[in-house]
Amino acid sequence: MSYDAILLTSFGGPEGPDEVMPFLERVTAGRGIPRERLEEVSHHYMALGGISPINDQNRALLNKMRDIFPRKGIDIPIYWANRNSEPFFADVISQMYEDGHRTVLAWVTSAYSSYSGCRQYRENLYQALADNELVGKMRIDKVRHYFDHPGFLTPFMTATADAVAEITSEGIPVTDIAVLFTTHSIPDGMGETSGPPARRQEFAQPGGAYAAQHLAAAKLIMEDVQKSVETEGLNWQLVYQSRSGSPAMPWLEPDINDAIAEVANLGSRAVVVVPLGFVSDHVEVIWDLDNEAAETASDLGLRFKRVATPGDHDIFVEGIAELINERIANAKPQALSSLGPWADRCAVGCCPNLRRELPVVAEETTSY
Ligand SMILES: CC1=C(CCC(=O)O)c2cc3nc(cc4[nH]c(cc5[nH]c(cc1n2)c(C)c5CCC(=O)O)c(CCC(=O)O)c4C)C(CCC(=O)O)=C3C
Ligand SMILES: [Fe+2]
Repeated sequence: MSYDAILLTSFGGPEGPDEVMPFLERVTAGRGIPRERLEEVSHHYMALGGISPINDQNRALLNKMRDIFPRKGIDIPIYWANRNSEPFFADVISQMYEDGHRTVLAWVTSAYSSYSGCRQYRENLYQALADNELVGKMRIDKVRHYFDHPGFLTPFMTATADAVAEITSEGIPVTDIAVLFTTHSIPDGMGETSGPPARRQEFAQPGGAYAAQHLAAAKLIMEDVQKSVETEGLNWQLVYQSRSGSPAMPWLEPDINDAIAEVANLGSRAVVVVPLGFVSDHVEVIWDLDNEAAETASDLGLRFKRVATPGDHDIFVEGIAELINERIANAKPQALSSLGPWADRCAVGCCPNLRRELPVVAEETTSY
C-alpha cells in the first residue's frame, strides 16, 4: 500500500477557560457521564488556567516527526487533527483532500486496544469523511497498536530504571519500593470486549486485551530495569486511574490511590509511578498523578516519583517512523511481547461500540 499523507491523530484539549465546558461536553456526549463528574473535571482544567498541555505536546511531536521522518525515508506531508478540539478531524480531512491527498495513514496517540483508544477514533474519522462527502473518495488507514514496540517502551524503560536508582541512592532499599504501572481505567464491559473477538478467550476478564497489553508492556519494562538495577524484592503491579462514569458501574481496578494506600500498609516507603497508558504528560497525568496520587502518597509518608511519558523523545518518534515504514516500506514489524505484533487492520467487532454500531475506517472489511 502506498500513502500520500500521514495524520497525527489525537484526543484534543481546551486552550482557554471558555473552551473547557464545550470540550467536556463533546468528550462525554452520549456517554452517560454524570454532571457532577463533569463539574469536578472542569475544576482540574480551570486549576491549569483552562489550558490542557496536550495540544502543545502534539505541536512539539509534529515538529519532531517532520524533522525525523525524512531521515527515516518518509517524505510525505504530516498533518495533525484532534477528536475533541481544534484542529478538528473534519476540517483537516477537508484540507488534506483539497491538497490532493487520497490515501491517508493515521497514527493515533493511543498505544492500546479499547473502544476509547481505537474504534472511537475510527468512527470519528469516518464521520469526518462523511461530513465532507468523501466516503469512497478518500481512504484512511490506521497504524497498528504499538504497546510492545521498542520505540514506545524504551523511554519508559530508561526512566523507570533511573527512578528506582534515584530512590535507592537516597537510602530506600528496593524491597521498600513499589512500582505502579498506571493507565486509564475503562468500564469492565469495554475491557472485556477490547481486542479482536477471535482472540477474546486468550485474555483474562474483565480487563481483556486492554489489560493484557498493559501487563505485557509492564513485564517488558521490569525485565529491562533488571539489567541495570538490582531488583530482587522489588514489587510491581498494574493499577488504574481517572475513573469516570456512574459509581454504580464497574470500572477496572485497583485505583491508583487505593493501591498506594495498600502498598503503604504492606510496608513500602516509596512508589515509582509509571504512566504506561499515556504517550504524553496531559491533564490525566499532571492532575491525577502529579497532584492527586502524589498527595495520597505524601499523606501516607511515602516518597513519590512519577516517571516521564515518551512525549517527543527521539527514540519514540523514530519508533513511530518504523511503525509507518511497516506499512509503506515493508519494514519488518518489531514487537517485544508474544501478544504482538498487533494486526494492521482491526477485525470486525474489535473493541465494539456497546451503545450503537457506527461505520468506521480502517477495518478488515473497508473496501474503498
Ligand atoms: C482509554 C482512554 C484514554 C487513553 C487513550 C487515548 O489517549 O485516547 C483516554 C485518554 C484521554 N482522556 C482525556 C480526557 C478525558 N477523558 C474523559 C472520559 C473518558 N476517558 C476514557 C478512556 C480513555 N481516555 C473513558 C472510558 C471515559 C469516559 C467517557 C467515555 O466513555 O468516553 C473525559 C470526560 C471527563 C471524565 O469523565 O473524566 C475527559 C476530559 C484526555 C485529554 C486530557 C487533556 O485534556 O489533557 C486523554 C488523552
Ligand atoms: Fe479519557
